[in-house]
Amino acid sequence: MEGGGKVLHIVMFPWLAIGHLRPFLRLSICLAQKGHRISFISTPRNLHRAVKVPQDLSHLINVIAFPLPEVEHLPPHAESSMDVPHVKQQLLKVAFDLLRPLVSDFLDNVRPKPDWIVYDYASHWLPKLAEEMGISRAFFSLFTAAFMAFLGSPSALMDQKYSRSTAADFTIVPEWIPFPSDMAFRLHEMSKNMEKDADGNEYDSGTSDSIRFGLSIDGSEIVIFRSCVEFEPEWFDLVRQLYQKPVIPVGILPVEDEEHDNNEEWLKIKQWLDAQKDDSLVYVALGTEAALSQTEAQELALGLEQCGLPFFWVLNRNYLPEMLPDGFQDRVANRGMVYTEWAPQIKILSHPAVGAFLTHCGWNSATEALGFGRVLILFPVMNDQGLNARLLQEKKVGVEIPRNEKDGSFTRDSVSETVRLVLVSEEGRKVRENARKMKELFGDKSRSSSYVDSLVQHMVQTRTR
Ligand SMILES: C[C@@H]1O[C@H](OP(=O)(O)OP(=O)(O)OC[C@H]2O[C@@H](n3ccc(=O)[nH]c3=O)[C@H](O)[C@@H]2O)[C@H](O)[C@H](O)[C@H]1O
Repeated sequence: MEGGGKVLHIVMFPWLAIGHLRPFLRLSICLAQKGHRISFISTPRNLHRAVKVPQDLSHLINVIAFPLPEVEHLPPHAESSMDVPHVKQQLLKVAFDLLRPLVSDFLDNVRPKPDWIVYDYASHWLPKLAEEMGISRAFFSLFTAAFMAFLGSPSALMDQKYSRSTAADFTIVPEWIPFPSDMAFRLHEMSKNMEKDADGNEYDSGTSDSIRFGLSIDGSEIVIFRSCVEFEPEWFDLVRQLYQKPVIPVGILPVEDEEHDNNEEWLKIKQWLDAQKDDSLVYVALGTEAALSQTEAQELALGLEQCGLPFFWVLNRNYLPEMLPDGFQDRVANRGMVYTEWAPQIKILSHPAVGAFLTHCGWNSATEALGFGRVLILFPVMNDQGLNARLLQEKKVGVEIPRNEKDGSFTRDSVSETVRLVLVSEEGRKVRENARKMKELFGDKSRSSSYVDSLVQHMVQTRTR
């Protein structure tokens, strides 16, 4: 038992996105493996599709299902960002806030009494609630220290003086970054985050994201980061100054990917991958929230065709057959696979045929790829992805596909040239070598375990003071 024998009861309360549920589950598994008890709260469908508790830990990890209240304009049964178009994801936050009485009641009555609650950026109301009940609070940032440093201190996030209201505001490197940096969004990356629907509706989440981030950080006793200090030391130094409280990295939390272990889907994919040469293939996937327009999907397809290299493309978010150019799949049949179901991503990234990963730069995907030393072709779409791309390019483990600053448009030529540069060209050798080296950092399970040990030590010390 790490932490000197005390068994902690830790409540985990992630935001309603698959890209959040997964790292919260990975941290829960790591903590349970060290003997601590977990109560994992989410909605029924999210628990069913994204929270698989390992059999040998089911006595320590208890899942709590709270149905999501109905909210006007939110499609029925929507429970995660992958269930709704980007513009309606703000409505999920309105529904999420309505979970407050259920969460409060649970924290008040569950036994043994929780020692800690680990929460996400969207539940800005939680830290105050937990403090009143004498429960310790940890904000779990699934984002990089670079992204969180860009957002700024809690006071900057909550102070009108610093508020960023237009997309252009987000293209400026903040004054509190003390060293030379290009850490800022491109205009098109922010326009995606602020898009309106066909009728020009911009749905309101009730409370802005900057207030949610500000209150969540401010109300915490510690901030946990799903990142490695060794990867972004300058950004960890900066967030420590900005937050003036303990900032504890837990690394990337690599756990065995049990999904698809032997099911026939994976075996079919594996058979196709086995037929490719080692390091010859570009794996293309854009996470669970980013959706391409038909024009974008066609241009990306023609770029993959033009580059002449083998590829495995996961196109499962809002996929429609007409998103692909006429005759495309016949023309690339001998070297290209378009996969439209939920893909066993970690298994695919672990396969020796994969040489590079064309990614939207979602932090789970980026770190999973670096855990296998895969070089990155950076293709950010929304959320924090633009800043993840800046960081990954600055650390020379990937190269960004050139896009029009304003509207984000790109060409099949820019896709083809960047894929070839990163995967096969002499010029791309250094970036391939850098990415390969990251395997020691992002894929090192013992390093991750020692990160979690220091988190546990801190959590136990706080509760036994
Ligand atoms: C923190 C935040 O989570 C969000 O997640 P999103 O789903 O977009 O992408 P990932 O973070 O890669 O997360 C996606 C996760 O789903 C897995 N997966 C996805 C599709 C599939 O077919 N099969 C899979 O196994 C993948 O392996 C990864 O673990 C936002 O983007 C944000 O930018 C990111 O930083």
